[in-house]
Amino acid sequence: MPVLRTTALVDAEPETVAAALRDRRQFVDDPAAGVRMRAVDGPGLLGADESISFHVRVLPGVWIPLRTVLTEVGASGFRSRSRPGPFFERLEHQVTLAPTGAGVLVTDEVSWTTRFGPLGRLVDVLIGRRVALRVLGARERALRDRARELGAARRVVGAAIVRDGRLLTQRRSFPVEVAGRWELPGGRVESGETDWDALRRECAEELGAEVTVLDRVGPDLPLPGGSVLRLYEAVLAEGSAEPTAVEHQGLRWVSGEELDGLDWLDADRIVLPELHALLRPLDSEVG
Ligand SMILES: Nc1nc2c([nH]c(=O)n2[C@H]2C[C@H](O)[C@@H](COP(=O)(O)OP(=O)(O)OP(=O)(O)O)O2)c(=O)[nH]1
Repeated sequence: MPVLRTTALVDAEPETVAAALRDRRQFVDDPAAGVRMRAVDGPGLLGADESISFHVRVLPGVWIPLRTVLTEVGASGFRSRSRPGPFFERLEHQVTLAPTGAGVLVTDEVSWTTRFGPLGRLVDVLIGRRVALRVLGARERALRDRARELGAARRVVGAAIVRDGRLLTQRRSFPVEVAGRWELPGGRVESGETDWDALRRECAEELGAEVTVLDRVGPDLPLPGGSVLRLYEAVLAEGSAEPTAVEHQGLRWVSGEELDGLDWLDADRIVLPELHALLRPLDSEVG
């Protein structure tokens, strides 16, 4: 069974590379490289069970279609499996992200089995591997470009404030297109502010509360207008006032069971697995 492994170092934060990897906008046409990838339509990042369609040029003028489904998605990469095609019996792809001091090491591993016995294997040696390398090269360029764009984008920050196993959520009151939908406290990072400054300011303005900001949560989340939403775990600071809805229609502390049932803004829906993980008691994660 042929296996191909390539590595690349991408100079961006791990959460930004994780976002670029799953970003539907990364799946651009690159006809010059003989690759056309298209993620099924929808907002933001791809999640588990979603699919990507490819057309890959195997010989001059000869393109073959491939459809691949993401079987696992997480902070450290994803796995996908392609539907059997005219040439492949099985095709699997695993991408692993590993932060290093010099950027994020992206390792791609593709393994496949061909049809047509020895003839298929010969064609594979002559053509298949070169095609696979070309596809991975195109993906790597797209990943770098998108990671650079996302890293430079205007930022919105959101706070996942957890208390007693519940997450603080807010119901937007404006603009009309999103009024009534749920989000996390936060807002735009103003120039000269750090993410932490912006989160503390937004929580004071929106909730009348003081928060302590902790670790990042989930990948960066591209928003329709070109900015990026970055989430952080947070707790109410000691002595803080009880949060109230200053600008929103209402607040709710939701349990893990209630989380999926809220009408979340689209971007937030992508990180529901990570939000669930924050609400799980620590001891259930051990072992
Ligand atoms: N605060 C927040 N904004 C979110 C979330 N999810 C999401 O898509 N957004 C989007 C909605 C908006 O397009 C943008 C942030 O807008 P905002 O209205 O909260 O920001 P802001 O307080 O700085 O608002 P403004 O000054 O532009 O009026 O991010 C979320 O969970 N929290």
